[in-house]
Amino acid sequence: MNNSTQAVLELKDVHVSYKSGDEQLEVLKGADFTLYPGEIVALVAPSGAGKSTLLHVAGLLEKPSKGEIIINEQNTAKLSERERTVLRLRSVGFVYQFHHLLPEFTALENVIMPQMIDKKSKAIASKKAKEWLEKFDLGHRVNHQPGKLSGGEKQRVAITRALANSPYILLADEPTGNLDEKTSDHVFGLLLQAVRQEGLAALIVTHNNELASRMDRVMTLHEGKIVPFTL
Ligand SMILES: Nc1ncnc2c1ncn2[C@@H]1O[C@H](COP(=O)(O)OP(=O)(O)OP(=O)(O)O)[C@@H](O)[C@H]1O
Repeated sequence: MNNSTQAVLELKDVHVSYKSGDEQLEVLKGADFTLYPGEIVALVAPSGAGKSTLLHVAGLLEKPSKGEIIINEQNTAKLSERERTVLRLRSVGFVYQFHHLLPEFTALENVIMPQMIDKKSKAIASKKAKEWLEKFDLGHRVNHQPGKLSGGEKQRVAITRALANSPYILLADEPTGNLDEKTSDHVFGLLLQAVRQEGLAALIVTHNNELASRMDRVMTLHEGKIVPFTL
């Protein structure tokens, strides 16, 4: 990548602090980071270092106390809450360690939910969702509710939901952290393959060095800043 390539995500001098009793807990202290199209970056850091906080501010779920978040060259600092929500919905796909699927809806309904919120056509969303579910070997589970799916299947549905709304950026917080080693390996492989095929940019938190080594770059958080990490 060179400087003339347009970044999909830029964090500039990002600070986040939380009130902890009488004290201010400074989690991010001037974090800078640039993510380019097609790049898959691993984020590894000890518990409490601020990985989830970083994903939340990068994905516009939380506002930094200082600094800028730029998505596709759009500075998000001055956007209204409504504009932030729309930009998040259209630009960012989230995957969490726990699937967060809605139990009363089928796999297909869960996957099309973000597109329904974004007021897209249900017919087009359903067609796309089915294609994604098939890519993740879930063609036979389309009409199943989460309670009838295995852990690996539920997480594959959650990944499909994040990808089906055609985001530019995937933000994943230990996306296979809840699965056994073999299932994690399989699901992670599918995730990486899909991200690469779509040419998405991804920032993926993991505690697993082997998974981190499959990504393009590995970063860590050190004293509230994002720095390169050697495995
Ligand atoms: N909403 C909040 N209010 C107060 N403190 C918070 C809040 N969110 C996070 N923290 C604190 O900020 C620090 C960073 O939390 P964060 O969840 O970002 O860490 P992490 O690196 O993702 O940890 P883990 O690997 O355990 O998930 C922790 O000390 C946490 O207790």
